[in-house]
Amino acid sequence: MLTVRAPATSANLGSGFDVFGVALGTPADVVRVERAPETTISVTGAGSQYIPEDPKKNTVGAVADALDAPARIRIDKGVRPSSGLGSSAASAAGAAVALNELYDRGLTREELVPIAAEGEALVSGEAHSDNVAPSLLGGFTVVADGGITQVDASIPVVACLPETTVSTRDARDVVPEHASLDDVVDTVGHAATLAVGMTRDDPELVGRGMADRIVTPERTALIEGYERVREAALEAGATGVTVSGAGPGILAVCRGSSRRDVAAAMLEAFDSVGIESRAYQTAVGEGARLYRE
Ligand SMILES: Nc1ncnc2c1ncn2[C@@H]1O[C@H](COP(=O)(O)OP(=O)(O)O)[C@@H](O)[C@H]1O
Ligand SMILES: N[C@@H](CCOP(=O)(O)O)C(=O)O
Repeated sequence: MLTVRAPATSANLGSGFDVFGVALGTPADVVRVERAPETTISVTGAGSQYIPEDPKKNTVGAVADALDAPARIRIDKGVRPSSGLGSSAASAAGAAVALNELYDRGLTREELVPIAAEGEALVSGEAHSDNVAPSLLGGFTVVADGGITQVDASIPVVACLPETTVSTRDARDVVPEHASLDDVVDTVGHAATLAVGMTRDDPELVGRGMADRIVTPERTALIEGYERVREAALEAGATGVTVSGAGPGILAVCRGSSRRDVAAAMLEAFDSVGIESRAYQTAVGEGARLYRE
């Protein structure tokens, strides 16, 4: 049996819609695989009651098909689905690494990205790779024109997840089809600032570079309490705040020393609007890790 721990991810980072993503230290999915004549899937853990075990509907089934690698697959969910932390992608990335090894396919992590993205196409309607790339490669990833650039980074963050859900498919429907040149110029400037910040492990630049006035405002409207949580996090010392993935999770970039205060402020702000939430105090971290048992 092979076991893979595949991390949660936070995509977009505001200014990098469908392009930027980071792997997070916690939480993570654990995917176990054994060879079998046909693919079967069982799911336990966070939100497992909402995740189909039918291989035609689960992201790992799409990966097993794409690799022609039938297996008994067990998923222990650490990443809650539809919360904006790349839950469907974590399972897909974990399965891609595990099945590639189990069937000796010899593909590199980069080559596994489009395979894991097949799972994303199944659930969100589009094979966007900005979650599977960091879950497979770790660190900060830039997916552009089918190519991927990766850099290891060490940036402290808090990911705060309200007890509400937003499906990525629904959140993609509110993305505007057009943007003004002014807004595009503004977004490019912020995205470039963020990328430089990642190469320097600089939370000030990364936080500042997350600002985006094209996609994020449309998405925040779907998240009850967003403005209050954002303000609370900034007051507590966050250097930038944005929607994590398609939401409703909210990502705050922090200086290491402020993570605890930022997490407490975000939890309290959600609580003040009657919404329970959970905060992960974590950092940009490594990609999927393979274990043999
Ligand atoms: N292995 C899986 N893990 C999580 N969600 C899955 C999986 N397979 C299928 N899904 C479905 O994908 C949807 C969640 O995906 P999505 O809306 O993109 O949110 P997330 O950001 O959590 O991936 C849910 O409808 C869930 O049932
Ligand atoms: N770029 C995608 C990312 C979706 O991330 P998820 O964690 O919410 O699945 C988008 O913004 O639609």
